[in-house]
Amino acid sequence: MQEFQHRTEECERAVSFDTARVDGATQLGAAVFWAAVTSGAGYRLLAHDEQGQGLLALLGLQDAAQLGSAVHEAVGFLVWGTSALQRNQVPALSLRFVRVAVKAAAWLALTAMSYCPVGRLVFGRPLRRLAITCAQQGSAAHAGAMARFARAFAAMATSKQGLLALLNAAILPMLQRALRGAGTDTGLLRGVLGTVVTSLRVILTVTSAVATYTQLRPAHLVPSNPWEAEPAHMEYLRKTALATVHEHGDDGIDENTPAGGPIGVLVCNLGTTPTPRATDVAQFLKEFLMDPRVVEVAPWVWSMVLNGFIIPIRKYTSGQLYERLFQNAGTGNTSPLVHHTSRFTQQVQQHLGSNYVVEYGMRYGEPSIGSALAALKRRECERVIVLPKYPQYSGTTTASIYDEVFACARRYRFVPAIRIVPPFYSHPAYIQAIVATASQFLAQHSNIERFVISFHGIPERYHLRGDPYPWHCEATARAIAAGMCWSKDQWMLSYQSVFGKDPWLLPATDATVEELGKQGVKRIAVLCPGFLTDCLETIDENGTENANVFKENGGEELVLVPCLNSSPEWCEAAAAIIQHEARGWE
Ligand SMILES: C=CC1=C(C)c2cc3[nH]c(cc4nc(cc5[nH]c(cc1n2)c(C)c5CCC(=O)O)C(CCC(=O)O)=C4C)c(C)c3C=C
Ligand SMILES: [Fe+2]
Repeated sequence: MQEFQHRTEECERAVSFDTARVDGATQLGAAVFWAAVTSGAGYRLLAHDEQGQGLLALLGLQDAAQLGSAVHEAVGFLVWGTSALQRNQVPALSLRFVRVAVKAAAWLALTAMSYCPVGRLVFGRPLRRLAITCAQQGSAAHAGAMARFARAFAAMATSKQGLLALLNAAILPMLQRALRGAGTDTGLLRGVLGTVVTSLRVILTVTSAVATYTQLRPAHLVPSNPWEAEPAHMEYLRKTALATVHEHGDDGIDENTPAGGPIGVLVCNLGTTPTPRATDVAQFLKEFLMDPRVVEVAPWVWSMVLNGFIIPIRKYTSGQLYERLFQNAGTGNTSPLVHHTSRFTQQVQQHLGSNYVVEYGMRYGEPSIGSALAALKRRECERVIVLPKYPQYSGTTTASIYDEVFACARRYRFVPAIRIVPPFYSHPAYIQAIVATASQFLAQHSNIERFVISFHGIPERYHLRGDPYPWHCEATARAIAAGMCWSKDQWMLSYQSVFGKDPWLLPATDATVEELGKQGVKRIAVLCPGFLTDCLETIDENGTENANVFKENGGEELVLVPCLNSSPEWCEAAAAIIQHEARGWE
């Protein structure tokens, strides 16, 4: 009997150790983490700027949905803190008062804001209404802060995590207390149950953190607040809306689409690093490679691999390549990608005339797609045509542009009508522009024996899961070869820029030029019709690296055909493609 009593006491000690340490430590860790990322100034610093690029975005978290967890964890931390203080003999009465008050408020809030529809009614809607009122009446900064706060609350009120938080914060601790208070004759059972309950609390805390971390990805971040006021355009909007009534009498019926400012054209390109500095390269690569459209690996695993291994090395290796590119591209020590995109935009604007406003935005880096859309909104464009600068569709590029455009559109109450130029991989205007510019260029280079048409690659499994990219590339390559009158054995298609360990589309460009060199071919030309603007992957990878591979294997010269860039042929063709898309709007 004594032996049993002894074992029971030991068991109790173990359980209370578990409960105090494990529970306390998880609560503290989680509370510090959540409180840091969601509270006040820390929130603004870490959460997101206009482009959703703060630390939260990098970690893959969304602002509002985490507030529920934050409150729960912060309350848990307070409760844990007060009990820790209590152990250090701080006057018991005041502590008890603090604990009871904090708990009562927290339980009330959590209960009301969890699944319970009454909670949603009581808290969600009035708060949303309050935010709208504030947004209408208060200053812009005040309105923004209030709206963000209310949005967070509204999200919390409808969050599934509320229920789990309630279970973790209220019911399980109650069970723990009840178990601790039970009689000694049930010691063993109590020990087992206590351990189960404690483990459940630890699991709930950890899984809630992991779930919020993995479910929400940076691309799905809601940028800025959706209640932002746009009063500057009100008078203009009223006039244009009523114009049809003035023109057609009181019924206001107009069979044509009413005019809505100039037509906006949003030219979207991939983006690049602003300078070859390692910090800038790292930031660009992080934003690019954390896009779930580009790398399809669970973000929490991928962010560890990317930040732990890839970026620390690649920011220097790619930095050196960018250094060489910026110096050699002949674009005034800046990125050729930005230089040519900007010139292309100006030229297309000139072709389209004053009924259009043309702006460009980068999917990653600056100027962003969000800033370009904002510029079109400021010019009162109620209709916008999006031109992704990718002739061949790929989920990794084209769809990522779609994601970003619509994510940015969420900022506005009055979202313009949006049309998207479909993939134009075999559009006659695009093919003819390539054939014309390539013919002019190749006329200066005689005795070319083979033509390599090189596209950026993608992992093979993306294609096997439905990405049509290689079919589009093949169609483009065939159309160009036909336009250039190349015979079947004169040209070949290949894919470049392999990244990572997965198998990518084949044949690879570097292996192709190596093989051509070994076969005794002396002069080849490389065309990159998938890249509309010259960049690292064309000028450096083909013009320098693959040229060296070719020469090292017996070749004499690799001639790199420049991309369409801002050539007159291409700007005219692009303007025609855009105008075709604007049918019925002009
Ligand atoms: C998984 C990785 C990548 C996929 C998928 C991918 C697809 C893809 N990319 C382009 C166009 C460009 N990519 C550029 C650079 C670049 N691409 C990747 C990785 C993937 N691309 C990396 C890591 C880089 C950075 C450069 C480096 O460190 O090697 C660029 C050039 C940008 C520049 O700064 O000059 C372009 C353009 C397409 C069209 C595409 C899928 C069809
Ligand atoms: Fe790429």
